Amino acid sequence: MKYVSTRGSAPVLDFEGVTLAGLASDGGLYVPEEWPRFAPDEIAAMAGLPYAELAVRVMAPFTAGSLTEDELRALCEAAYGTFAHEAVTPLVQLDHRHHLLELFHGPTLAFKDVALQLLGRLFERFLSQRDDHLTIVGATSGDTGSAAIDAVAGREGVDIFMLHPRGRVSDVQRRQMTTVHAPNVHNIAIHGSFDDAQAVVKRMFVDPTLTERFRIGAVNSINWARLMAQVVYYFAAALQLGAPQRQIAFSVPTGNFGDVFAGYVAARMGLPIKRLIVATNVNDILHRALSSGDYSAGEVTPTDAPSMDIQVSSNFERLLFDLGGRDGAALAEQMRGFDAERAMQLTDNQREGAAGLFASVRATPEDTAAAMRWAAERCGEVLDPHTAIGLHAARTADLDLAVPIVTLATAHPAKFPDAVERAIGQRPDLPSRIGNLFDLQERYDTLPGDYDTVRDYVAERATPSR
Ligand SMILES: Cc1ncc(COP(=O)(O)O)c(C=O)c1O
Ligand SMILES: N[C@@H](CCOP(=O)(O)O)C(=O)O
Repeated sequence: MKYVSTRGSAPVLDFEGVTLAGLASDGGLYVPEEWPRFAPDEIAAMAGLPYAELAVRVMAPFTAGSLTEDELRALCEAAYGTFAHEAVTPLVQLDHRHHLLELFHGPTLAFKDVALQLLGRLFERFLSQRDDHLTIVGATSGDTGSAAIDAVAGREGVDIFMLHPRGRVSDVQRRQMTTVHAPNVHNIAIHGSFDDAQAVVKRMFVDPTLTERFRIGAVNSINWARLMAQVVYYFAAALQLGAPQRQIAFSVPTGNFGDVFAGYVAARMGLPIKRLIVATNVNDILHRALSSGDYSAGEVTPTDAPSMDIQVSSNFERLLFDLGGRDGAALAEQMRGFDAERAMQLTDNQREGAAGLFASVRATPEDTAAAMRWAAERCGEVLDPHTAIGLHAARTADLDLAVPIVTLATAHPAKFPDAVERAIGQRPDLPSRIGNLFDLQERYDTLPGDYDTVRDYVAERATPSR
């Protein structure tokens, strides 16, 4: 499979190339040159497969030319062998219509593990073939950071520099990152929001003072391999609920638009998805964009769902590219406008294209707490606040009643014990496999959010490319 940049001028790369590149050199994001498509009988034949084998079937078209199916299978079996549940992403029924897809059974208790356990292994494989070194720079609002660190800590040929917004992630999330003391792990708390951290990280990919000395890599969902691995669980859930004969809707708690874009990819590949519900908190740029075409970033408001406290959603660019006729030059112009103004209007094509598949709902803190109470009192399920935003959206979206809705349960409630306790009066315990994070010493540096300081910090500590 070949990959092109959404901004049209970066080199076309193969799967190995995009995995190691992260962001494209023109500042765009890589997408497959075309969407592979499964016929209904090919989808039906995937029913009942173990998760790792399903992953091979779904991802093989994307990795073709860079990995054989047997190589991909070995990586998937190792990655999904780290999960604490045999089903990897089990589906739980809430009522006659609503289901939860539990994506938090990996090592760090959030959906990020599904992709990052694979991505860590892909890095190791491709780098050892090339005998090269990768300097990973990443930004996190709480979950990507710990999942990425778990995936690469102590691995040969990789350093990771992870930026989190100081004071704006939960204590559990921060400790999951900062108590890992492997020499290749560098945690940085920056003053500012996740958006500030993400802007610094994206700039590093197009800064020749770094790219000429270091091979800069990404673990955020700007890396195509992240999204590719997330497509698989849409297939897993839909197959269990009767796909390809039956249509399914998904409600996706959304921040950087990565997880829900993976659902869009699943739909483009032939999975019968009736609706993708984009669920936001009060940081609602995506809800405004989808409901009125207004994509303008306001200030970030800290909430009880900190991982979704995002106002600039990287992967929205991938959707706009696909819906706008894949015109890289036009999209580059549109994104330049957004970078200058922090605001833009969607074109008619983009709005109409999105309306066919997407719906959106904005949840207030009260809506979120009410969804947590409903799940606890009526269904016996303790939800984290991000999942609760998804469930609120699923229960209030205007959809055909015959269509089952799967809400993506993106994090374990124990990552946000204070918010859960405030909502339902019950404090969730961390699973014992996590150990007691609160007994371990934390290690991280605090930096201002300005680009030059962070760049110099990375340049002084990173290992040059060979
Ligand atoms: C728990 C949780 N839910 C939802 C999201 C939003 O996912 P995305 O950024 O892919 O839209 C995140 C962060 O990405 C998260 O950590
Ligand atoms: N919510 C994320 C933010 C980064 O998103 P990503 O999917 O692009 O890595 C987090 O928890 O770090």
